[in-house]
Amino acid sequence: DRLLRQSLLSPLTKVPGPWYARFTSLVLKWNELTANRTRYIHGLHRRYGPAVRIAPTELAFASAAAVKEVYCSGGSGYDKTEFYDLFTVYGRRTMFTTLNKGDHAKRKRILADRYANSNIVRQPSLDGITERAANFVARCDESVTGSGSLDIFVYLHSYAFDCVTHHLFHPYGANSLQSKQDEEIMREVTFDDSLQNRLVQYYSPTLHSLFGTLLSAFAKPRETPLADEFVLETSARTDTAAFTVLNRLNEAGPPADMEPIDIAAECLDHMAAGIDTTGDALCFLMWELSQPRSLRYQTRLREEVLMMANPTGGAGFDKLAYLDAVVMEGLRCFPAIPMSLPRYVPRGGRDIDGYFVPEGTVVSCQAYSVQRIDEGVFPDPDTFNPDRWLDPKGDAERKRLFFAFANGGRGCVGKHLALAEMKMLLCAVYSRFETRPDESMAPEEMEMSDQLISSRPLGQRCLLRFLPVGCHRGE
Ligand code: HEM
Repeated sequence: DRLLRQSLLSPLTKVPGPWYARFTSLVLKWNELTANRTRYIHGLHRRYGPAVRIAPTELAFASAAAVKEVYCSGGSGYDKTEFYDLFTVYGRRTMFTTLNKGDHAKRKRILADRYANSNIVRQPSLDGITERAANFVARCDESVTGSGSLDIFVYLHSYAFDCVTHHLFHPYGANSLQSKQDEEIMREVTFDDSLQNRLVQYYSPTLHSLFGTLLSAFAKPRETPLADEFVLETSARTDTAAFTVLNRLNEAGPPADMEPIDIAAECLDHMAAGIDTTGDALCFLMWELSQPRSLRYQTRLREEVLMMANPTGGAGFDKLAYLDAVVMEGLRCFPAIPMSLPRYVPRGGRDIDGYFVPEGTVVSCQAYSVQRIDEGVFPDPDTFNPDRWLDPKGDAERKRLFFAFANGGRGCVGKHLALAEMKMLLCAVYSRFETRPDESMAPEEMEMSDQLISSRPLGQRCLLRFLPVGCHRGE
C-alpha cells in the first residue's frame, strides 16, 4: 500500500522518467554494480530532459538552476546522504564525510586557508609541484630511450600522489616517481577493486555483516594497509613546513576537538581525494590531446607554453589562456568525478527547477550530464574542443554549467592545488614532447569505468609515446 501510494500519489510522479523508476531502484542499482551509473543516468537525461526520476525516492537533475539550489542554497546546499558513510576512514568523519552543515563548517574553517590559491602559487608550495613535474618528465625521457612508451595511467597517479602528500606533509611527502617503495603505496590505492563489495555494504549492511567474509572471496573489500600506515606515521609529525595542511591541523590541535586519529583521518582523506582525481583527469586529457583529431590543439598549446621564457618556473602557467581552455575542456569532457553527488531535500520540501520535491527525497546532479546536456551552451557536446572556452560570448553560461569540482561550500577544497598540478605538468610535458597514443592501445581501454564516486579508464593503463620537440627554449 505504501509503495503504491508512493508510486502513484507522490508529487514525484510529475517528474519524467522510465516507468519502472516509480516502483523500484533495482535497475539503477544494477547499473551501479556494473560500473555504469553515470552513463545510465546520462541516457535518461537525454531521453527525458534535465529532471529525471531515477528511483522511487531519488531524482537526478542537470541544470544550472538545480546546481544552484541543491549545492549552493544557504552557502553549502543540502545535507549529504549516508552514501558518504562509505568513505569514513579510521572510523572517523572528515570534512568530506560530515553530513550536516554545522560539523562541516567547523572543519572547513580550520582547513580552507591552506588550499587558497594564494597559498598554492607561493614559492615553497609551488617548488614542490615543479620538482615533481620534472620527475615525471624524467620518466618520459627514459621512455624515449627505453621501451618507447610510458604508462601514464600509473605515473600520473604517482605524480598526483607525490604532489598531494607534498602539500599535506612536506618535507615528508611521498616520492613515488623515484622510489619503488612509495610506488607500491600509490599502486595499492590506484588499483583498488572494491566497488561491488562496498556497494553491498551500503545497500545491505546486514547482508554484508553476515556474508562479508564469503563476499570478499569474489568481491574484494577495500584494504589499503600501506597507505594507512604511511599516513598514520607521517601525520604524527609535528615539524612539517608552514604551508602544509598538517601544520595547520597541528596548530588547530585539541581545542578544535581533533585527536591524533582525526588528524590522520583528515590527511588520509585528502590524500585519497587528490590521487585518482588529478591522476585520471590528466590521463584522460593527455590521451585525448594525443589523438590525431586533437593534434592541432596540442600544437597550439605547445606554441603558447613555449612563448614563456621559463615554462616550468614560477606561476607563469596561471596566465596562459589556451592552457586554461585546454584544462577546462578536459575537465568538462572527462570530469574525474562524473557521478551524482547525493543530497537530502531539507525539511518542508523545496522547489527544484520547477518541481516541488518533498523532504527526504535524494537529489543529485552529475558533472558528466551538467556539462554536456545543454547544447545551446556547449554545442556538439561530446566533442573535445578547447577553443569553445575562448569565446567571450557565453562565458558566464559555460561557467555556470561547469561542475567538475562541484559547487558551493562543499565543492572541492583542493581545486586550486589540482589546477596548479595539471597546468604545471602540461607545461612541463608539452614544452618538450609531442605525444601520440601507443599502437597497442585499444580505444575501449580508455572508456569510463565508474567506481564509487569517481571514474577511471576501463583498462587501467594508458600507453603514450613521447616524441622530443627540437626547439625547446632555454636549453
Ligand atoms: C582534478 C582533480 C579533482 C577533481 C575533479 C575534484 C572534484 C571534487 C568534487 C566533485 C568534490 C565534491 C564531492 C562531493 O560533494 O561528494 C570534491 C571534494 C573534495 N575534494 Fe576534490 N577534486 C580534485 C582534486 C582534489 C585534490 C588535489 C584534493 C586535495 C586535497 C581534493 C580534496 C577534496 C576534499 C577534501 C573534498 C571535500 C570537500 C568538502 O566536503 O568540503 N580534491 N572534489
